[in-house]
Amino acid sequence: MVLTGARPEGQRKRPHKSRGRPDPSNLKPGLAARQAASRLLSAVTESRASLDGLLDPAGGNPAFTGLGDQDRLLVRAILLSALRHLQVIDAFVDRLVDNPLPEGAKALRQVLRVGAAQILYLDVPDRAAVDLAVTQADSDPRNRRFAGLVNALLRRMAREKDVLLPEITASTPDFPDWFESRLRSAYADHADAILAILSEPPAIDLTVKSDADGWAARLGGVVLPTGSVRIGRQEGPVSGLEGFEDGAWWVQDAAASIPAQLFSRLEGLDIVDLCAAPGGKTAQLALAGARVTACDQSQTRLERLRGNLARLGFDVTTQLTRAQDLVAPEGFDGVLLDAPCSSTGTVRRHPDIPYTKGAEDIMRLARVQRDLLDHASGLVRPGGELVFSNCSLDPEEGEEMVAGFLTDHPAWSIRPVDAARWPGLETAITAKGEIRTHPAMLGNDDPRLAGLDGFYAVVLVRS
Ligand SMILES: C[S@@+](CC[C@H](N)C(=O)[O-])C[C@H]1O[C@@H](n2cnc3c(N)ncnc32)[C@H](O)[C@@H]1O
Repeated sequence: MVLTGARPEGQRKRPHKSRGRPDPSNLKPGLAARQAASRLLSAVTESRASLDGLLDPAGGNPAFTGLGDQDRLLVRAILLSALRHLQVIDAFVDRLVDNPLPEGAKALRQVLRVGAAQILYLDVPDRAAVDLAVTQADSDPRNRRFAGLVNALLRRMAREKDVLLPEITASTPDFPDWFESRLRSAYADHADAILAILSEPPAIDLTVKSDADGWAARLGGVVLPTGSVRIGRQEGPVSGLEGFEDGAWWVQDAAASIPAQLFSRLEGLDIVDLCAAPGGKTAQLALAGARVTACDQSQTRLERLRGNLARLGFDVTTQLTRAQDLVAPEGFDGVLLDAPCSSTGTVRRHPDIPYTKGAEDIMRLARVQRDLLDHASGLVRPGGELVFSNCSLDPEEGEEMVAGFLTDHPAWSIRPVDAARWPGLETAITAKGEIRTHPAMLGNDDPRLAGLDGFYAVVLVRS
């Protein structure tokens, strides 16, 4: 089939008076959101910009932050769907063209990805999705000559999706090569199950100050082995849920709640949280009665931590510093190093990661973590504990990096995690007594309630 489509019925070419950024309020409804989605998708897939940064209400991309609330929700939904299914979307587009899309036609690719995400995965009438995609192509000088192709291709996609989508999904890898091959080599037996669940939107887990059973009943959730309350997906923002304003709970993946729970004692002790923002683990440490010093190298993220801790009513000391620059001659009873990492354990929440990170980042970050761990070990008082954790699935940033630390620091050893403390999570405890969670754990027939972020955590002590 040769795709040279006409314009959709009734659609007339729009005049182009200005090449500056259009005022979103003058655009056809939904067009500004689609344009923003294409621009942000291009920033993620071509410039490796992090989606979190682009969507940040304070410092995010103006194409997004300048939109109204409804459009922002739409852009977020388009981007999450497009990134969760990017390989399938691209394969579907490529199936429908006789000749590959022109190499330089990157802007066209993004328009098609956004249209395909709406047609294949979102609850948008096909016709509206096609019409908007054509209008979008027509409004961009780079894409105007492809408006007919956009029309014909997306119409055909809408017509044939019921037959072709299952077939293309079955024959297309879910993720880029580097990501999938590292995952398969580390998790041979579980890799298929992990890859299958990574394309599913995640559940929402809450860490509650007290009365997990009561909060589970009030919010229609379940209590997990970590003590977290899992409430499944929500339509609106969680800030609208009971208990948010009162600071009764905070959002934290169940796996992320494990590291702070690994200290054998916290009440009345001096604990430093070295990479603390936005403060989920700091809050746990404070809740357990520790005197917490929360450090982070980012001023804006530390501000966010202060806001979060204020809502929760916790009083902690904060310090803007790089962890490796922290000097504390007295030391601390406990040190938590929740280190910066590739975050590959959080792909359900952050589907941009396979496109913004690469194998080279894993190696670079493993070196950063090792430097941080070397410094952190010097901050622990005799008899104290050092908990190291991160949300990477890659052993090079976890098990292997810590093994290297122990080889170079023979006075240090692993204090094995007590399996009896974690009923239901026994399979997450390694032979050496570390914690290794992955997204196929905590299975549930309902994928909306299944899974766990990938996390690595270990307790280190000096003999
Ligand atoms: C994985 S997040 C921490 C999440 C946090 N522990 C929590 O539970 O909410 C990593 C944090 O480390 C901070 N960070 C990265 N490198 C750092 C460094 N060298 N020193 C201090 N903070 C650092 C980042 O700004 C980021 O806020």
